Amino acid sequence: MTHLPFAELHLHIEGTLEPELVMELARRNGVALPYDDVGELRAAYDFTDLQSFLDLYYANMAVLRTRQDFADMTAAYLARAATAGVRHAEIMFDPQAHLVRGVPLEVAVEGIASVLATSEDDHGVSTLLIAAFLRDRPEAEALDVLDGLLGMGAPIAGVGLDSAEIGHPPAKFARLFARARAAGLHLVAHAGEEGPAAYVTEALDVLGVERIDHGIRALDDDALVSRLVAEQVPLTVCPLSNVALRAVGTLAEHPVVAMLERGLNVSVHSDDPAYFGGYLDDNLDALTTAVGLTRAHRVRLAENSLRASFLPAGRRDALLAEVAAASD
Ligand code: HPA
Ligand SMILES: [Zn+2]
Repeated sequence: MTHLPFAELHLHIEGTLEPELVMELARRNGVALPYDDVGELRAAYDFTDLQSFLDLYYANMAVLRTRQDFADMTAAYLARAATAGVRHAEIMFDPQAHLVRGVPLEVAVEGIASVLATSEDDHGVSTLLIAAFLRDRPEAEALDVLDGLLGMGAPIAGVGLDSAEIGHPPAKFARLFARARAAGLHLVAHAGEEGPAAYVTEALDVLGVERIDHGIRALDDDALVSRLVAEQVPLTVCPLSNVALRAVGTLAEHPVVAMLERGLNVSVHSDDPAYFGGYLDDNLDALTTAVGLTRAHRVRLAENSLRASFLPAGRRDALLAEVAAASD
């Protein structure tokens, strides 16, 4: 069965660093890691919550030192994404996570962007880049980094908000998002992953985001669910991530199909595929077994992903037409 065309809208490029590449880059750059081999590193991928994942995610970034490292990571992701049916990817990166390690903005941005520039020709995957800001760090730092990105003419299409959620409500970043909006950037934010439904409301009303990353905790608030249905707010849901970080007990209990059937504008994405057990196709395949995801559900998810993307109308409609042709 040929893949339906999907847009991957919730993907942290640093979360695509497979253990083999972590070890290879560590060797190449002479970075000492507390693991002797890939097996030992893989054994550490046993998370209890978001923070336990973030600790390893940030620690492994120590191997990313040069433009080539960022380029190699990005190229490996795009090659894999193409095999999953991804035809468009809106890719987040965490500039602060590299700056705090002494890696200049230019190294991360140019390394990633150099590969994105040829992705449509190389893999048939169009791309956009989103700078995600770390909500557990001060807003003043984020403002400086945004200014740095704008000042260097970084090819970013939007800003996002990620990292440890609880205790760091969206409103903490009101000025950052206002500045990004004034610069003409798209706005997205993680909300309602571990944090409460109120953070989803705040991301919409205070930050003015166009999409919510995760948003599953919105289900705790019926009035919010009604609003999200009425306004068709896109929610980029990541099932394997939710189970790996214990936001949801098991995949069989994952609410994504129920969300679709309630009329929510959800799509399925992979978040940090190297850490959570798989890419977009792996998420869809796992849902097929665990919750009976049907071909009709897949078609809806593909359509929702394309409509929630920031693609220009021409390519978006061409990909939607491919979905329609494949589902006849
Ligand atoms: O799943 C995530 N949640 C929050 N922050 C993140 N940064 C990378 N992945 C994640
Ligand atoms: Zn995420």
